[in-house]
Amino acid sequence: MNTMLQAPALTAVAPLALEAVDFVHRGQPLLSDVSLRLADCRRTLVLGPNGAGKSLLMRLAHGLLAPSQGRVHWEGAAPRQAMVFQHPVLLKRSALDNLLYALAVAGTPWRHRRPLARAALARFGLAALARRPARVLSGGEQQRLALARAWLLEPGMLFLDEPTSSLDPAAIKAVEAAVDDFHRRGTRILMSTHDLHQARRLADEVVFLCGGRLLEHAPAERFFTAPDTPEAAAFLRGELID
Ligand SMILES: Nc1ncnc2c1ncn2[C@@H]1O[C@H](COP(=O)(O)OP(=O)(O)OP(=O)(O)O)[C@@H](O)[C@H]1O
Repeated sequence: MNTMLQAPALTAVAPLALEAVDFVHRGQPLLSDVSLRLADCRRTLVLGPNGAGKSLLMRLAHGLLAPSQGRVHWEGAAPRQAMVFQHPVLLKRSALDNLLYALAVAGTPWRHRRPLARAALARFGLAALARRPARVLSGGEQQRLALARAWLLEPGMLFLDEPTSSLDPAAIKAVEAAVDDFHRRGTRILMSTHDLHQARRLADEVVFLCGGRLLEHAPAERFFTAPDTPEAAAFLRGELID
């Protein structure tokens, strides 16, 4: 029996550490001296005003960008990772074929691919859309397809960069349910959002960035009730900060 069909709990995922990370572009510091350790199977929500560096932090943590200074490393074996973006990057093929392709790239034996892809489509409420071209799916359906693709990879760590910012409430609910499913399966989550209500619903802990600096990394309850910095307090009050 292929274990992926049963969605087993993942084994413990090594901590991910960012140590004194700077990211400079054309002489301009965009992230400065960011140190962060992500451990256990927590849901970490990344918050901060526009341009704070949330997407950059996620891309550096996922390895899509290299730091200008400092280092990003796994304290142990690097797990499988997946990233879900605000606008899903999907192939010009059917929903089913997008998943089959991802499984092929992941090296899944061909005889397992179709049942796994079908099961993932069903899990994310897309069974009836299997043959539809992925790029004509609605925004919410595309995001569910991106999540189904990530689900198939059984990532130890999942990065989600503002995955719900252009979705309606029903689609947001589906994405949040999927995040819960990943979490229950043992996937560590790092997710950025602009939606404070969403952060309150999902976060075990919060990373707060402002002006390219990491100002807080705190348990969610403490961050939302008694933030340490005036910037975070102002952000939570809905004030405009740079
Ligand atoms: N590839 C890049 N090249 C140059 N500058 C970049 C690049 N990516 C991001 N920036 C700049 O870095 C800063 C942080 O960008 P980032 O996208 O990480 O912010 P953010 O917190 O995710 O913002 P938002 O909430 O608006 O999505 C911004 O000033 C942005 O213009």
